[in-house]
Amino acid sequence: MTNILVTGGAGYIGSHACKALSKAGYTPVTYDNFCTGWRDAVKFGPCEEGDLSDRTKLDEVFARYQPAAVMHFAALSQVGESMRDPGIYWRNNVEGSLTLMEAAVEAECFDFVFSSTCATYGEQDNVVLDEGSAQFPINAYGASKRAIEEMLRDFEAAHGLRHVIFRYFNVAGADEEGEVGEFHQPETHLIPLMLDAIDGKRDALTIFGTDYDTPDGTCIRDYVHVMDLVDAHVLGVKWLEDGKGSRVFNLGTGSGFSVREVIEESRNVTNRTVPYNEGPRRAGDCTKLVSGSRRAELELGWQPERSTMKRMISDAWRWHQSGHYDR
Ligand SMILES: NC(=O)c1ccc[n+]([C@@H]2O[C@H](COP(=O)([O-])OP(=O)(O)OC[C@H]3O[C@@H](n4cnc5c(N)ncnc54)[C@H](O)[C@@H]3O)[C@@H](O)[C@H]2O)c1
Ligand SMILES: O=c1ccn([C@@H]2O[C@H](COP(=O)(O)OP(=O)(O)O[C@H]3O[C@H](CO)[C@H](O)[C@H](O)[C@H]3O)[C@@H](O)[C@H]2O)c(=O)[nH]1
Repeated sequence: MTNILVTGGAGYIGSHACKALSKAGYTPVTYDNFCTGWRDAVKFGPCEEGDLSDRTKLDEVFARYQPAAVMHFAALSQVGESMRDPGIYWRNNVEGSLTLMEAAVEAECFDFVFSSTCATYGEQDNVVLDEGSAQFPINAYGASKRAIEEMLRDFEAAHGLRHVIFRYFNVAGADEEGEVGEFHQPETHLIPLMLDAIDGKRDALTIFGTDYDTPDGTCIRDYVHVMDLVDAHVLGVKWLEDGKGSRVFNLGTGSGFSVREVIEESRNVTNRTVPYNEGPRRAGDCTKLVSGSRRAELELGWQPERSTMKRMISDAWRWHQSGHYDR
């Protein structure tokens, strides 16, 4: 079995990636400090507790498992927090990734798959966001991810660290088999917050801004199902295994949904009222982030077939209603 080192494997996307890797015949080795992850989400392979900044521990883990590739999910990823406290984003995300890359190169593990984000594009009205678009992040989270992308390019030039960078749009949904799902503490993402409000687990949802320059005044995002997203990562590992060169891929569907449209679809799926009120804008939010690229489909053969809004909300709702969610 081929080992893949999965940093952040105890988190939302990382745990789904471990499942997909295991189904594809790999052994996912989770490396996580559990700052936002969950021990009971590590179900599909060995677990190593450690921090990205702990070079000694990383060296031990690389030596023990000799992974063929790294899948790097571990990061802090809250836009609002990154505006209030940018230092922890530069330290955890950028410095942590630097330590990880140095350990990978030292261990001669030269294939690296990285979780980046559409937040690196920032506010670019009326621009089709493809992989060649300029990157002007407007929050420290996006800036930290852009910096890691730049480090990867330098590490390839100097040390041969080949990489696939995935710039995700908004990830949603849950494993359709219910083994893993989304659980952030605190939760900041629209869909789980809304399902909590519907279920009476928290107060009404607040719409962050109704005066954006969009048809209904609320922000527009491109949502992608987490299981489709992690399928792309398995294809990314195979891409590198096949000796193909470093590449950047957007992972989105190209369809944008406003906050009000997501609320409406949730009402349809759950057949319940969505309690919400209207509030001011949230610092760091872009008006519209929608992918304008089909590169992942054309070159990787990626098919985001589960990524309809109905399916994402249904799968998230099933996870919400399962006992697993109430940790
Ligand atoms: N959720 C989204 O919509 C979205 C969109 C774009 C990009 N991303 C990126 O995808 C990745 C995963 O996101 P997620 O939603 O699963 O987040 P998450 O918080 O659920 O998972 C992150 C995991 O990384 C671990 N971690 C963080 N810092 C660490 C460190 N220094 N050392 C070891 N482990 C550490 C956490 O404990 C957690 O298990 C992140 O890099 C995020 O920036 C997420
Ligand atoms: O209570 C809420 C929560 C969210 N929103 C709105 O819903 C949309 C989606 O917000 P999320 O917080 O769910 O996600 P973001 O768009 O902020 O996503 C950003 O953060 C993610 C990581 O958490 C990813 O990195 C992603 O690429 C990046 O754009 C935004 O317009 C936001 O303003 C609300 O109106 N009310």
